[in-house]
Amino acid sequence: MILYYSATGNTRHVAHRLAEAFDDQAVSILDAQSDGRRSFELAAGETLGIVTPTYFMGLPTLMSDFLDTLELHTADDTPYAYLIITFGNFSGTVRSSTAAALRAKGIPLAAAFGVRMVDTWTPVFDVSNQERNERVTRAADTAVDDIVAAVRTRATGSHRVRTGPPLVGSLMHASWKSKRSTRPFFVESTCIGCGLCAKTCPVSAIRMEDGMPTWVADTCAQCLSCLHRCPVFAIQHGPKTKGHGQWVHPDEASA
Ligand SMILES: Cc1cc2nc3c(=O)[nH]c(=O)nc-3n(C[C@H](O)[C@H](O)[C@H](O)COP(=O)(O)O)c2cc1C
Repeated sequence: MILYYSATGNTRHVAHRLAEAFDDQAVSILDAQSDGRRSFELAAGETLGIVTPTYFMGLPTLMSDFLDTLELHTADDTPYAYLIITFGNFSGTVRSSTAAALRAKGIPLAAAFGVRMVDTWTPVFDVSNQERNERVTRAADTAVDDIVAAVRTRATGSHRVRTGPPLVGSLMHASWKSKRSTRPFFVESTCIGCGLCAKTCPVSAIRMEDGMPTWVADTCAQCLSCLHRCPVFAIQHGPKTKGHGQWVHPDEASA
């Protein structure tokens, strides 16, 4: 079983590549959440894959909350459990936090793999260079081929996880909790009122009022799904995102 969280398709793409390679099922934790599903069973010999993006040098809150309340019933005493982290630069504390969450359920994390992908944190990073995006995405696919081969042989240890300086990761992630404000979001007059942003917000922080998105929560998951998926790029977050472009993994952009 593969459990994944993805806002803009990078991590979904990786989870589905693994599922295809092993004839496994990839379960979106957002779908599981909306179905009220918290309990999962692993049959004898079945592996557990956790596939997640990095948010501010740590686990996205949606994934850490999910792992905290996850109930796992396993036929084997110690199933093979692996983690795949997608990130733009450094994954910080994602491996250590996931290992701790699984350990609390009696499951040791056997292996962790990193995949560098297009960085969707566009208040800082620029995704407007399509050539670069394609290069990064091709390299990510090669990295996923290597991960498939490693999982097949039940590899252990950390591979291309790029944690960065440990203290920086811990401090950045701790400070992020107080920075999840929805205040920097705004809508441009080009908005067509389609409501896709409200429909796809994983924490229902957006409501359509008079045909325009309005942020109705003080904080959100900061996934930027609203910004990247807007068909007319009318949603912005602070002063820089307009110039930095939008990114949705080509698997979903062409769907
Ligand atoms: C709120 C937010 C914070 C992020 N923080 C980091 C980070 O600390 N380090 C990093 O390397 N990438 C970071 N990223 C980039 C994502 O981890 C990366 O683009 C990931 O592949 C996105 O996955 P998705 O398309 O499945 O949602 C961040 C992205 C977002 C939206």
